[in-house]
Amino acid sequence: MSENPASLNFHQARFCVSADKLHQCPDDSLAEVAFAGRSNAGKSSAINTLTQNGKLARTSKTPGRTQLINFFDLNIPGIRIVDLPGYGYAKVPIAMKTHWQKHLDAYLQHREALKGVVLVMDIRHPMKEFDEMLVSWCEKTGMPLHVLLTKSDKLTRGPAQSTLLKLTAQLRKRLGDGVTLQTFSALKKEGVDTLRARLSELLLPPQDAAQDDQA
Ligand SMILES: Nc1nc2c(ncn2[C@@H]2O[C@H](COP(=O)(O)OP(=O)(O)OP(=O)(O)O)[C@@H](O)[C@H]2O)c(=O)[nH]1
Ligand SMILES: [Mg+2]
Repeated sequence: MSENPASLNFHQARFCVSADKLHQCPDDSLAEVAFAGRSNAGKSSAINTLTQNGKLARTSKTPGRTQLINFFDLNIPGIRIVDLPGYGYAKVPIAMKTHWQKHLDAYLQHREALKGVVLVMDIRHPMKEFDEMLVSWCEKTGMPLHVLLTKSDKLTRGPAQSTLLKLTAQLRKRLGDGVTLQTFSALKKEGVDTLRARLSELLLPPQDAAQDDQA
């Protein structure tokens, strides 16, 4: 089968730049999707699993590992995925928290290339305060939102399946129809294809629209 030149190859992702402030971000041109969520939720691990590159985004058992906005180029120029600093890590000094929040807010509000947000939540502790804020912000602004319930491998005990069903039903109700939701495990590499498909939808222009334009 010949390769479609317009399809995304996540395993070709390369580090682009780390930014501390909005003006340090790369050109605000085509399309990017940002991975957001609380500290230690598993954002960087999800990016590494997605790209099949365990060393691409730095991960850590200690919350607060990612302290800058990290951009990764995909195989199509101008198309990127973005690893955001985790939110809500209690041990970070307040001045630093304020600094991050300010620049995160600026990024979310002003970045033209931002085409969607992946909200990463530890499946065992979903929808804390920051998650609520981000969901509300996406609702208010119409920003497409994909929810990744990660560390699903942690739900292994007997009632895990019913807990999961209850949880996803509750979340579905809160999130509304426009939001997509999936379970994921970086450890077991589960949910990767679903995530890739959703990212492709968000990052690539719709095929039909492209064909219409040519007609
Ligand atoms: N069991 C399991 N552990 C995971 C999974 N995803 C991440 N982890 C672990 O969770 C911890 C935090 O993962 P990170 O990917 O660094 O989390 P992060 O959201 O990027 O954290 P910050 O950069 O601090 O915001 C690490 O010890 C990972 O190995 C998963 O799917 N399953
Ligand atoms: Mg991280």
